[in-house]
Amino acid sequence: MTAAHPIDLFPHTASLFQPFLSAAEADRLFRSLGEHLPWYQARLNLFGRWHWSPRLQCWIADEGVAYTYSGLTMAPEPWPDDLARLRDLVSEVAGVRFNSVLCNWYRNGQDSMGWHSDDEPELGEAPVVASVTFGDERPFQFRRKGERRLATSVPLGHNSLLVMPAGLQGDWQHGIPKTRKSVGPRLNLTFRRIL
Ligand SMILES: O=C(O)CCC(=O)C(=O)O
Ligand SMILES: [Fe+2]
Repeated sequence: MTAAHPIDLFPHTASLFQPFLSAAEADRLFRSLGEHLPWYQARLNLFGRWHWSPRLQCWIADEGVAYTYSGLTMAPEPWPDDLARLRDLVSEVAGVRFNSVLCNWYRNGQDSMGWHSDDEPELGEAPVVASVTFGDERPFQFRRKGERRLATSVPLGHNSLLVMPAGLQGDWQHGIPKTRKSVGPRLNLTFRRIL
């Protein structure tokens, strides 16, 4: 693992580690998680209309942990061995015992994630969130809460780990925009601790 590269999101500093794992391990995880995780495309209700979520996802957590996301309470899937090992490593780096992970699969440039903060009540007051990416790079954009202006964009590419410290979610939103560029699949794992 390389030294942390600081990302200034005043008054917070996020840490980017890239490369995070060995190249062989990152390639292996990308292939095996892409193939074996129980991916599905969620239906979301936005202002009274149903839409397909613009990406595939799945949610994995310790037994007994429940999570509400976009108005849906999800039952967790169990941890595959390789993902449990990755969780333990990410937990060690971030200094938090993560008990769940939201997995996102962006099939191409038309898949995206809208502006949001990871601030669901079940994450507690000031959650640490750690995000591992495999596959094609996409810009991870930040803007201050209450502002529309884009502040910073962090390229999150293959074999990267971004640690967002406690408090950051209270001040900042993030998202992954659609792009007309030709981009292949990208897998993102957002580790969280549900209280
Ligand atoms: O794909 C990403 O890098 C972002 C995912 C994300 O923000 C989330 O799952 O909450
Ligand atoms: Fe997020």
